[in-house]
Amino acid sequence: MGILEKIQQIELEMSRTQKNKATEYHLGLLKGKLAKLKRELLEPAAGGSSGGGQGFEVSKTGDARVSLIGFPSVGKSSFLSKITKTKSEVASYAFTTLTSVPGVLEYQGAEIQIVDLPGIIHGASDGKGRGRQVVATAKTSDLILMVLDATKGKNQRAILEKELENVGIRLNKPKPNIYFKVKTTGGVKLLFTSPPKNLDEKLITAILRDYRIHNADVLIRDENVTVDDFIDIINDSHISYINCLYVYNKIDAVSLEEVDRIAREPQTIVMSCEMDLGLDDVVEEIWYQLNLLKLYTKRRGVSVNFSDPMVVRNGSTIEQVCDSIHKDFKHGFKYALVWGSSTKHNPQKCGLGHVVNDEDVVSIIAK
Ligand SMILES: Nc1nc2c(ncn2[C@@H]2O[C@H](COP(=O)(O)OP(=O)(O)OP(=O)(O)O)[C@@H](O)[C@H]2O)c(=O)[nH]1
Ligand SMILES: [K+]
Ligand SMILES: [Mg+2]
Repeated sequence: MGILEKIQQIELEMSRTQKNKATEYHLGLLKGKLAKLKRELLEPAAGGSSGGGQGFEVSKTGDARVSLIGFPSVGKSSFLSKITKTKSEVASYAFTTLTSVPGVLEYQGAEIQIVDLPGIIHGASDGKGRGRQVVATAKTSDLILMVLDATKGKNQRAILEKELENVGIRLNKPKPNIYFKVKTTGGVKLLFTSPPKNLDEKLITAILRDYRIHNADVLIRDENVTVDDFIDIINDSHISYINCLYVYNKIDAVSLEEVDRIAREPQTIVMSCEMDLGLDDVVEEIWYQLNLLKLYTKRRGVSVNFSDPMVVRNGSTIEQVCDSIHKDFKHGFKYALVWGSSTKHNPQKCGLGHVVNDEDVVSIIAK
């Protein structure tokens, strides 16, 4: 009998068993068996590279992607089902969600893709469960929402951080301010604006030698960079710097004092999916953390379309606005007319380098 059949059999038996004091123990055992089987199912198949998961990866859609990362049964699927139209199965047993389930959150005119994922456990990054696929998905996101259970111990957060760290995700940390370029001649050249406190030429050269790099320019622009930062820069293509928002669910099940304590932690927000508490705040914070802004576009001779804003990253220039309309759009660009808080007068004639602000109106004039 295959694992899926065994799972089905146990689920059937559970649904046929009446819930009462007398069956509590039996149901408990079944739940345990079920969780074990589901974990086996998540385990990568021996020799196989896909981990037995079909269609795990979901294509990126919308303006940004947010991944839900957490231990089993913390309420990830409950959250997705609350804030999007997508229903992801919710149940009290671990590993209810076996694959990635995308939903769309519409907010401020933006379409934000929220990806519900299987729970991960200690060892996920080593290939435990479907952990590796889960963390790989997290790595492609613009924001990680770490969903934590307010009723569980403090170490859940550290364990998850470690798992993400293991696959090259750096949370709430800007890319180290180091310029690094491999060369073909000239040896290793270390330059800095002021001497780095934790690094010196000897160490840098030794590390680079291990990577068989004998010629490179290293420019350190921040005296506080660490060895880890430097190694991250050498391995740049494998490292992702992603913001993480820590969300504690199930606050209905802990004392007010405890809620108050948790809510004071940095980058942290509290909610209860069951009691519908704090969900609006979480959504607002997601928007804030994604650092997106809305623009309204205007075509010549046509009034502004306020019902369909365009969403771009904060700090975007007119050039990036053109690029997000179409990759060749800027080639026909003559100038832009911009109305809003980014300009001195309205409208202002702007070039490709102009940085837009939230709620600006932009009209692109073609050659
Ligand atoms: N008390 C309480 N229970 C909750 C809350 N949110 C979800 N739950 C319960 O927690 C259990 C797990 O919820 P799920 O949404 O399935 O959790 P999950 O993180 O998606 O779980 P997996 O997919 O198995 O990893 C269910 O029994 C939910 O009813 C909450 O705010 N408070
Ligand atoms: K669950
Ligand atoms: Mg789930």
